[in-house]
Amino acid sequence: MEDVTNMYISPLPDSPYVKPFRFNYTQNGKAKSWDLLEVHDSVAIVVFNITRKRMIFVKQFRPAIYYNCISLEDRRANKIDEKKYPASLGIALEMCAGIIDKNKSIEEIAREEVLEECGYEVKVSNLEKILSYRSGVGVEGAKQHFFYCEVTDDMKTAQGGGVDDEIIDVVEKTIPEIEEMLKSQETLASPPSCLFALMWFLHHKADKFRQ
Ligand SMILES: O=c1ccn([C@@H]2O[C@H](COP(=O)(O)OP(=O)(O)O[C@H]3O[C@H](CO)[C@@H](O)[C@H](O)[C@H]3O)[C@@H](O)[C@H]2O)c(=O)[nH]1
Repeated sequence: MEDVTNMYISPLPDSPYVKPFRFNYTQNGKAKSWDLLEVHDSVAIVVFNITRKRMIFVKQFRPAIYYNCISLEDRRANKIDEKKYPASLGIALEMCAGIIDKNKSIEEIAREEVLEECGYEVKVSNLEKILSYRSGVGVEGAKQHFFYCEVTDDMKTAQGGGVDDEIIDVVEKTIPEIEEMLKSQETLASPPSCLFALMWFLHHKADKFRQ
């Protein structure tokens, strides 16, 4: 996963993932604008293994995190100095998640992501819809639907790790390990949605799994 080389930055061609544009409007009689990104809505699933009482996370290289670890000056270089900035800086710990880019229900997309990324075969009826919220409100404001799903070892029918050219590690953490993580004084390489999901889990579900 950390074998990431030949990193450089280039102008954005027409992208299936992000569309940058300027949104113009008048507020209280004053003309304004805001520069935005159109992105897909998404699903995120908190997967908890009740056999071993462990939270299931996915770990993957996130270019956006990596890029933001590079100083403004070094970003302008033709090629990124991989000795100064090892790929490990960009490895994120997240909930299972995926973009909604298929004509399927959000539950079905969530079910598929749990299998593809984490290797657990769940039914749509195993998914508990928690709530939906807006992510990246400064530039995108896309919707993310958040689900909770309990799994058992018996439901692990595949290795997980993603599809196509995705490189994803499945990582497990105990409840005390999650609590420790949330006390960290370091900058966590996790999105706020993941941290919210962990707080939600600790508040609403964790007690019945504590020994
Ligand atoms: O510029 C891009 C963008 C995406 N991809 C591909 O598209 C896939 C999208 O993966 P998917 O698992 O569907 O979504 P994630 O990238 O994991 O992102 C989800 O998980 C994040 C939180 O963990 C959220 O912030 C996002 O909104 C949500 O879509 C990636 O794996 C890539 O293969 C690219 O190749 N290039």
